[in-house]
Amino acid sequence: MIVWLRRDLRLSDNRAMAAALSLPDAVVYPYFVFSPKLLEKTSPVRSSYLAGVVRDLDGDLDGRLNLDWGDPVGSLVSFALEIGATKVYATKEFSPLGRTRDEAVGLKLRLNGIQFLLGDSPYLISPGKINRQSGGWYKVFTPYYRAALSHGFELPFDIRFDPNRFSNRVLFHRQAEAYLEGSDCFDRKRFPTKASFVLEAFSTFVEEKLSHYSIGRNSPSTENTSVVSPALRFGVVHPRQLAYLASGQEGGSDYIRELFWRDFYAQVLLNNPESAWKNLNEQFDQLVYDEIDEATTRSRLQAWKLGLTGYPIVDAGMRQLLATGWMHNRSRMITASFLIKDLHVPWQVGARYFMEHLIDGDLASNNHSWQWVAGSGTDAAPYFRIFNPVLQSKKFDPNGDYIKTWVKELAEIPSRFVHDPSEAKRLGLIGEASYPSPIVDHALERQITLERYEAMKVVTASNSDE
Ligand SMILES: Cc1cc2nc3c(=O)[nH]c(=O)nc-3n(C[C@H](O)[C@H](O)[C@H](O)COP(=O)(O)OP(=O)(O)OC[C@H]3O[C@@H](n4cnc5c(N)ncnc54)[C@H](O)[C@@H]3O)c2cc1C
Repeated sequence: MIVWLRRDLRLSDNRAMAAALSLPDAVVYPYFVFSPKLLEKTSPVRSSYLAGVVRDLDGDLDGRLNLDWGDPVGSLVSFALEIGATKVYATKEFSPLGRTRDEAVGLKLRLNGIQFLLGDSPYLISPGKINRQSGGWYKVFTPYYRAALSHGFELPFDIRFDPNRFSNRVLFHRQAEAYLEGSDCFDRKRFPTKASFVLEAFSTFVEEKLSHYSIGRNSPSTENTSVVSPALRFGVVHPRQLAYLASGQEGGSDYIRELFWRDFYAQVLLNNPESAWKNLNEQFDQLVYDEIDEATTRSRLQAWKLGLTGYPIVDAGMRQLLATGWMHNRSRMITASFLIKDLHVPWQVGARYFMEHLIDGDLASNNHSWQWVAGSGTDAAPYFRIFNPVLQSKKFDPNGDYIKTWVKELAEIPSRFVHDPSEAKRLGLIGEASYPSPIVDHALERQITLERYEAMKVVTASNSDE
């Protein structure tokens, strides 16, 4: 039989593996297939991270991982037929693409007399399990979270499978081999790909940082978050393992709450797959954005992408993304708000750009976080919340350490000028041309956004009267 690994690239607390190995005299082949079509859509940093994860997983399996290359449906079925497998085990997928693929695989396997057995999920609680008592799914986080807590989640299995329990490798596709040999384009120390290193780093986080997580997590300069999102993205660790290590510790419940945001967005996407790229709240279809092909919008968008907006906190976030493939959560919120509400660009444009650059890019978390900022998604707060980039900067990066790390032009100026360098320019502390002037006036753009929201309400109201 086969264990087909996808977003569960680990040996510990892997329930698909456990199910396959539980059968008496089980001959189990672990299998991973690179899909070139999917790789094309994946950011270079994310696919490089994935290659590192697969390489380390193969190492943990003592070189027993069967590595394939091609369309997963055809490739997996051919492999199953070749080795005479009667069963294929896998962790259940919940993304629209994953579910469609699994339906096709399941059908083809069944046609060949092979069972396809799906179980568990990459989440604390599988999407779809928590529903409102009155029926239907949760569209707002807090009640979802309360229901999830009272439902509870399982403890992780306390075993790491011995690689000797798996059969020797019989397949190593030439292209997969070549792909694994490619060089890394991410920081391996910051984003470890080996499960034991991820868990070790997480234990250090629990020991040293968890107790001040609830406040520290908001500050991009203090590095007070777990930076475990890339590992979660590919299942190098399961969130159960993290929740287990965090629970009972000071700050643990705040941390677990954040893990539930990940679960929450996965269940929103499961229940409304179209919301990956469409407004969850259709009222927002009426909102007017600037014309994306218009020259001014295009050049502003380009400035946002490159971190040249003249708003230091925005630029720091965007440059951190370009340099590392990762961005702090607070900066993700500020940069997203700036694109949508200061530059009047639709959230989908920003979400796509993030997916092209994030090492942890995940459709549910990314696109629903973007919708959260846009106000068109699951946010229970008023949709007209608009982040002021200078105030956010003063509040969450008071000494400007984060800005100075990523915006080198401002590294030497006194911290009091760093949030708004115009005064430093006037005083000649930095040259006029060394750092861009703000590409827009926040106060003005905020007003425009508020007017457009107001108009949207009017249009919707008059439409609903018809
Ligand atoms: C515009 C925008 C886009 C985002 N895109 C992604 C994305 O593509 N992939 C992704 O994993 N997260 C995304 N997030 C959520 C969040 O920014 C990252 O999960 C977090 O910054 C990862 O860093 P960490 O592991 O140090 O987080 P920690 O604070 O240590 O949190 C631990 C884990 O909890 C989960 N988590 C925390 N906050 C959130 C959140 N707001 N939404 C969902 N899960 C959360 C993540 O899995 C995270 O790894 C996005 C947020 C915004 C505002």
